[in-house]
Amino acid sequence: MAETSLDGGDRAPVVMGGEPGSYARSVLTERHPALISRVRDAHPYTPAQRGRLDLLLEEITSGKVQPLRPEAHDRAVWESWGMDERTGVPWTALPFLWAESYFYRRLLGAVGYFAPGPWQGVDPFEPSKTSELRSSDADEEMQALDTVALLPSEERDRALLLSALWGNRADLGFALSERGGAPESAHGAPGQRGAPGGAGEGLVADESGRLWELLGDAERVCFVADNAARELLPDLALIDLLLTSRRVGSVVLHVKPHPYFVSDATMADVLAALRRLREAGGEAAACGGRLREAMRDGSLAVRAHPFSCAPLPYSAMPEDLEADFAASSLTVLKGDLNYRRLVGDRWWDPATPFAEAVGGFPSPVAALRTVKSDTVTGLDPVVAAELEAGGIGWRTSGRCAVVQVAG
Ligand SMILES: O=P(O)(O)OC[C@@]1(O)O[C@H](CO)[C@@H](O)[C@@H]1O
Repeated sequence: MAETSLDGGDRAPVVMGGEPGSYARSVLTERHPALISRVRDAHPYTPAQRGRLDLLLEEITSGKVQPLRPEAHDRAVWESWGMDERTGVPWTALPFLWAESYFYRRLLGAVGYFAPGPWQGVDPFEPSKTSELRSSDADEEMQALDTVALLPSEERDRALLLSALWGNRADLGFALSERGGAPESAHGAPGQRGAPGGAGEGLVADESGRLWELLGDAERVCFVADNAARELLPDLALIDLLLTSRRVGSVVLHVKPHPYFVSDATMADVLAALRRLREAGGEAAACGGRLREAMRDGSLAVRAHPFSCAPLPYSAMPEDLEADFAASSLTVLKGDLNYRRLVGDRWWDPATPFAEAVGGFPSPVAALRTVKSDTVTGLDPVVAAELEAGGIGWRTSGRCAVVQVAG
């Protein structure tokens, strides 16, 4: 399939990986090589593993995209996701979304994540996730739950929603880029510690009123998580709120079936975050205890669908995942990558209505996202013009965020 940035009809062009000077190109040609170097030192990998990482580095910087090995357990899946049509070309000739996703699959292959043996299932990003989970910032954010619990309910709800939203800045892959800088303590509403709040920053689209309306009588909510550790902790606190005070009947938490995009959360990360909450004492421990019971009684279910690591937009989701979302009163999607997949990772005019860009989703859908890549939709035209007037940096700085709802 010769990939072009134009995709028939009147939909905006797909973000490609090779635009000179583009964010996408910098991710493929700078962030990913830097990540390979970091992963190389993450664990005491063997010379064979380090050799495979070196070969991957050479391939992504100067070679052509190689297919998965014939014996790869998921080769057929990747063929169904377009692998054969996308090998044999430079990595920068691919759609940005496809190239990134395939890169992370190849990175896991290089360290033997899927191969039977001692390294099977060893997360190459675990050291950085664990360090973040054990950070003093995480301590402070969990202690803050004691204060939040004493707020009037409306203030409490908003504080937990914004903490989950800004928790999305704690993204280790993003931290690799000089644009993003190290993940600050970015939780909480603007004006709180670390949350951006300058001109052209902060919440640039806020449909949280509609979100609370939909949550008000939600029987079942699908919550599609993004990053582990300091994003997952406030996500879990928000889920606890939905199950207790907001009386949502059940929550299905979608995580990744394997490590992905450096920080993306897996089941192991959910368990680590629950342990961390329960060890923290105070309201955090009570929250962790309630969530543990919710998992035991089934009101909180955790799922890990293969499509969650697919290089494709949600419009291509398989029927079983579609049915899962369709059975929900609302689907909440966290983070930048989920947003990009929801709107097709296209060069939309930022003033394009969010629902138009989404095109259709099996349930009402809400996106909680800090803006870390070029795809943006649903902004007020005046806001969009003001942001654009300041240059393109706002699209990838992570200092703007949106809460948007379709359906
Ligand atoms: O989904 P997340 O964790 O919020 O962000 C994913 C991300 O870090 O990865 C991509 C670049 O590598 C961008 O889409 C974005 O910056």
